[in-house]
Amino acid sequence: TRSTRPQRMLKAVQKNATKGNPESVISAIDYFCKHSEWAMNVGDEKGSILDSVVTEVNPSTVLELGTYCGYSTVRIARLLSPGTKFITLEFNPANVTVARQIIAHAGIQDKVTVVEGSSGDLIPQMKERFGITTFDFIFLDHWKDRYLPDIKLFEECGLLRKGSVLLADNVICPGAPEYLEYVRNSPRYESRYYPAHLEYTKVEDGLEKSVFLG
Ligand SMILES: O=c1[nH]cnc2c(O)c(F)c(-c3ccc(F)cc3)cc12
Ligand SMILES: [Mg+2]
Repeated sequence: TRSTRPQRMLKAVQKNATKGNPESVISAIDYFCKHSEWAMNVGDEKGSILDSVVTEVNPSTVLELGTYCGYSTVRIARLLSPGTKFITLEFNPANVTVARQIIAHAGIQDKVTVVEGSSGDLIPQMKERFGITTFDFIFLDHWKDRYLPDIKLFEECGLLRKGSVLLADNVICPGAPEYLEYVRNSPRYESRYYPAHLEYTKVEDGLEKSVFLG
C-alpha cells in the first residue's frame, strides 16, 4: 500500500542525514520539503526565529504542542542545556512513530519525551505524570483551534510563571485570530509578532511570542 508523506520524509532523512547529527537531519528535511514534497514543518525561516527565541530563553522546562515528524523537536533539542526537561505532544500515532525515528536518527532521543495524546487531555497531567511545576518555554504548533483553549488551560493548571515564554506558529496562515486577540489584549501577556513566511513558500505567515507577566 502507498506510503505516507511522513514515511517518505523519514526515508529521506535515513538516506541523506548523518546519524547523530541534528543539523544534517534539519537540512535533509528542508531539502525534502523544498525539492520533493511540501510538508508542514516550521521550516528554515521561521525555524531560525524559533532558534533565536529558544537560545534567548535558555529554558529548563520546555513543552511543544504538535510534534508532527519531529523537525522542530530536533531544532529545539539541539539547543538545550543538558538536564533540560523537554516534552512534545502529538495526537496522531502514525506521526509519533515517524517522529521517534527521526529524533533517534538525530541522536537527541535522550533529550526529549514524545507523548501521544491530545493537548486538552495531557496538559492537566503534566504535573503528576512528568513532575513539571511550570514551563519556561512553550511552542504551539498543533491545531489553530486549540491555541486559545490550551493557553487558558496552562493558566488554569498553574503551568505558567512570571516570564514564561509562549511561541505560536501559523498565527497568520492558517491563522489563529482568537488566540492573537487574546494574547495581544490581555494585561497578563506582553506579545510581539515576528513576520516571516509559510514554510517553503512566499505566503505571509509569522510567529507570535507572548511572555506571561504573572
Ligand atoms: O495544522 C497545522 N499544524 C501545525 N503547523 C501547521 C503549519 O505550519 C502549516 F503551514 C499548515 C498549513 C497546511 C496547509 C496549508 F495550505 C497552509 C498551512 C498547517 C499546520
Ligand atoms: Mg506550523
